[in-house]
Amino acid sequence: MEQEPNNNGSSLNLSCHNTIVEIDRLSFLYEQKLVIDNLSFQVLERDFVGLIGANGAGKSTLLRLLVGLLKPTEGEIRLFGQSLTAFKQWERIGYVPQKNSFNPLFPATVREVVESGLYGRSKLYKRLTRGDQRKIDDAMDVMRIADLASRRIGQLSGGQQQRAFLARALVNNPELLILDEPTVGIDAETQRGFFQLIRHMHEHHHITFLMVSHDMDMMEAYLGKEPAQSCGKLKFYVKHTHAPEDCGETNLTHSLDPERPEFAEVT
Ligand SMILES: Nc1ncnc2c1ncn2[C@@H]1O[C@H](COP(=O)(O)OP(=O)(O)OP(=O)(O)O)[C@@H](O)[C@H]1O
Repeated sequence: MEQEPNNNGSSLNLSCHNTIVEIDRLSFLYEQKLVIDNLSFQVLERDFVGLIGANGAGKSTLLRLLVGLLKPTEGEIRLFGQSLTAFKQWERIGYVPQKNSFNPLFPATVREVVESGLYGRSKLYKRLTRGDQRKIDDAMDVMRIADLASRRIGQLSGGQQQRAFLARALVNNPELLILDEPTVGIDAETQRGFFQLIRHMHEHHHITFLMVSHDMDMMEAYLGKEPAQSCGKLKFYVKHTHAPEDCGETNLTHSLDPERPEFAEVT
């Protein structure tokens, strides 16, 4: 499939920022069904990429390919400069999949769900250090779920569960957050607060975002009306945080510490 020309240079790294995700001539078939067709795309450090497309366009499939849950039929994916097949630094990436509905009898508490984000893919449960406890507290504070810490995850509302899964994705202080429709099931007011928060995390911290959303209003307001690139029914809206001429800037922080003064602005 022919790709539309890129009008903002996102497939050409003209910036001093590193390429965090590199998708090179990627195709994917589910059995005989072609879902991703010859996609090439790059996400640079500190980009905010909004991925839009009709139901069934392949958005979730693309995210699942990026986090190694599916294998490309053709083409290559590189994360932080490393081929996905060799990539092991999963703590650098926070991923929140689309559906996280829990059986109400599932025994884990909110705190345990957030804590499980620390183990990455090792599945090795380790003794938590004080630093680990602090990371868990910070992630729960940021998502405003500290008061739910000892509740069973399966007994929370959909929106509360979603916030717990976001806290789980944040617990390692990731450089890249991959979110698949993170505000589904969240009420309008909490949604606005959430967008404010991720916008703040994007603008004031080093976090790079790749987010699927059907919320065109939010996407257009933050990322502009024109997609940077299209491939089939997938449309990529991109906001670069800094212009290449600002590359000398070094005063950004990469911390989710909610006690930092800038977090006070996010209500
Ligand atoms: N496990 C699967 N086996 C076979 N086909 C699948 C599987 N998962 C998804 N598909 C198909 O692949 C296509 C892309 O699905 P995907 O979930 O990536 O779409 P999407 O863009 O995320 O859609 P939505 O906006 O509805 O979440 C759809 O036609 C879907 O039916």
